Amino acid sequence: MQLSLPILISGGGGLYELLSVLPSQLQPHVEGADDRSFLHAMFGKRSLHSLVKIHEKLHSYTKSVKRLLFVLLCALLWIFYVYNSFSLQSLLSVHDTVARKSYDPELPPLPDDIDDDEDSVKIIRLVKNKEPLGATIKKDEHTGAIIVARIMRGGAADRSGLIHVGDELKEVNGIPVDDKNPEEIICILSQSQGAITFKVVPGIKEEAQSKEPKMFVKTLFDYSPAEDKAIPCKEAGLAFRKGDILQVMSQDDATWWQAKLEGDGNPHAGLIPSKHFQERLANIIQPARNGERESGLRRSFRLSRRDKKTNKSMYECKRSEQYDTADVPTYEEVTAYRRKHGDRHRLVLLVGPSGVGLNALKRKLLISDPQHFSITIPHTSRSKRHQESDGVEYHFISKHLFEADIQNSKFIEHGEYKGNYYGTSFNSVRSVLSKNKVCLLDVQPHTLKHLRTAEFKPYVVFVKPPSIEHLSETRKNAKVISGKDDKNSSKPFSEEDFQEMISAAQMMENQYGHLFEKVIVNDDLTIAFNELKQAIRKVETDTHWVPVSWTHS
Ligand SMILES: Nc1ncnc2c1ncn2[C@@H]1O[C@H](COP(=O)(O)OP(=O)(O)OP(=O)(O)O)[C@@H](O)[C@H]1O
Repeated sequence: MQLSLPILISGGGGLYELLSVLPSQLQPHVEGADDRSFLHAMFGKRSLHSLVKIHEKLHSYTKSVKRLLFVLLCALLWIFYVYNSFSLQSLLSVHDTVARKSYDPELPPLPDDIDDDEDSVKIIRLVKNKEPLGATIKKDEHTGAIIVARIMRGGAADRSGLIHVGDELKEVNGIPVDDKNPEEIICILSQSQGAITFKVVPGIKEEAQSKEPKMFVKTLFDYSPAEDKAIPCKEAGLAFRKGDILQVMSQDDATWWQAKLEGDGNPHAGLIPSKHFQERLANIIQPARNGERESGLRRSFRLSRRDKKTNKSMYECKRSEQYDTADVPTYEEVTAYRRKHGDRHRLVLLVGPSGVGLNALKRKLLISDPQHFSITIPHTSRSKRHQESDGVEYHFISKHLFEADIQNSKFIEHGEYKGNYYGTSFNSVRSVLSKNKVCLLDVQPHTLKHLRTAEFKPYVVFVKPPSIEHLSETRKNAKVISGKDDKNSSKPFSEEDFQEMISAAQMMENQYGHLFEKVIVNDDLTIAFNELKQAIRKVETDTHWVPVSWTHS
C-alpha cells in the first residue's frame, strides 16, 4: 500500500494544521469505521498535541533539523498505522529521546505564561553548577534598574552567549528584582542550584566587541582583592604576586581590567585594577615613596675588580637628578623572548647591598669559565701607574675628557675619589657583548632603568643576605673594607654591618623589587654561585618574558 503524505513544510503553527488535515488525508486508505474513529481519536490525543508543542518550541532551530524531526514524526506515524504494533506512548517516547539527544543539557519546559507581545523581554535559562555565573550587576543610579555591569571572560555567562553587558534584569527564578539591591540578588543567585531562569530586557547592542589583541603583562606589585576596598566584587577579583605574568582578556572598562594568570588552566578571567587606576591609587597612598631612596644604598662603586687595593669603597657614587623619577610600578607589557643562537648575550646585572658578596660571586663565575664570562673595564682620570696598562686595569682618560663624557651621558655610573673620576661607561658593556661573552656588571639599583633597553636586555639578579644569624655564622672569616676612614682598611664584619646590609637589602627590594628577575640568597657561597650560574645558563637557552619594547626593532 502506498500512502501519499500531505506536503507540508513545517513552519510556525504548521504542525497543528497537519494534525487537523491528516485524518481526512488518510481517510481514502482506511476502510473500517473503527479504524477511522481510531485515527480521529489518535490525532486528537493530548499527548500528541504535547509532541507538536515541543516541535513548535524547536522552531528556532535550523530548517534542516526541523524538517528531519518532522519527517521522522510522519514516518513513525506511518509505521504505527501500518503495523499497529506500537503504542502511541512508545512512539512519543522515541520522538522525545531523539529530540532530547540534540539539545543537551536537558532543561525544564519554558513557562507557559510568556507574553508573546513582550518582544523586548528575553527569558534565559542557564544551568548552574558549582562555578559562579561570571557576571556582575549594578543598580542604575538614575532609573534604579538592575543592569548587567560586566561579563567575565570565559565564565558561564560569557560561554552561554545569552547575557550581555547592559541587559536589564527583571526577574530571577520568577522573583522580581526591580525592588532589590545587587547584594540581595547575588544572595538569590548563590542559593540557586540547577537551572536558573532570568527575565531580562536586552540592552542596546554594544558595538562589535572590541577585538583587542590579547596582551601579556608582568605585574609589578602585589594585589589582593580581599583587601581592596575599591573592587566592585571581591569574589570576581584575581589575586597576584609581584612578578606574575597575566594575560589581560579585556580592557573595556577603564578602571577594572579582566585577566587570568598565564599558563593557568582555569579559563575564567578575574578583575584586576587597570594600570591607570592603580597609578592613581598608588600616588594617593604613597606620594612620598621616592624619598626612601636616600638611605640604605651601598656606599661603594664596584669598579676595578682587577685592582685589589682600590676596588672597595673608592668613592661615593654621584647620583644625577635624572635617576630620581621612578614611575609607579603597575604592569609592564611583556612578550615571550628566547635568545637565538648567535645573538648577543643579555647583560647580567647583579644588584645587592654593600658587602653581600657580589664581587665574590662574579669572581667565581669568571674563574669557572673565563671564555664565556667577562667584566667591564672602568674609566678613570687618575694617572696610570707604572705596572698598569691602558685598557687593562682602566681606560685612562683626562679629567677634561671625563667631564665631557659625563655631560654626554656616556657613563652608567661615575664617582669621584681623592680628586679623580672613576666610572663605568655604556661602551665598556658594548665592548664585552660584541665579543660574544656574557657581561657581568654590578650596579646601583637606580641605574637599572637606564640599562633596561632593547640593546642590553638585562637579566637582573638581586643578591640578598641571609638572616643575621646566618651572616654571623658564614662571614666569621670574611673581611669588609671600611669606607668610613680614608685608608680602605679591611676589618671583620660587625653586627652593625650585618644590620645595615639587611636593612639596605630590604629597602632595595621594596623600591626596586619589581625590576628583579631573580633573587638569590647568598648564604652558602657555593650554593649561591651554582644557583646563579644555572639561572644565567637558562637565560641563554630558555624562553623568558621580557618587555615587549625589547623585541621591536
Ligand atoms: N656566602 C658567603 N660566605 C662567606 N663569606 C662571604 C660570602 N659571600 C661573600 N663573602 C665574603 O664577604 C666579603 C664581602 O664580599 P664581597 O666583596 O663580594 O661583597 P660585595 O657585595 O662585592 O660588597 P662591596 O661592593 O661593598 O665590596 C668578602 O670577604 C667575601 O669573601
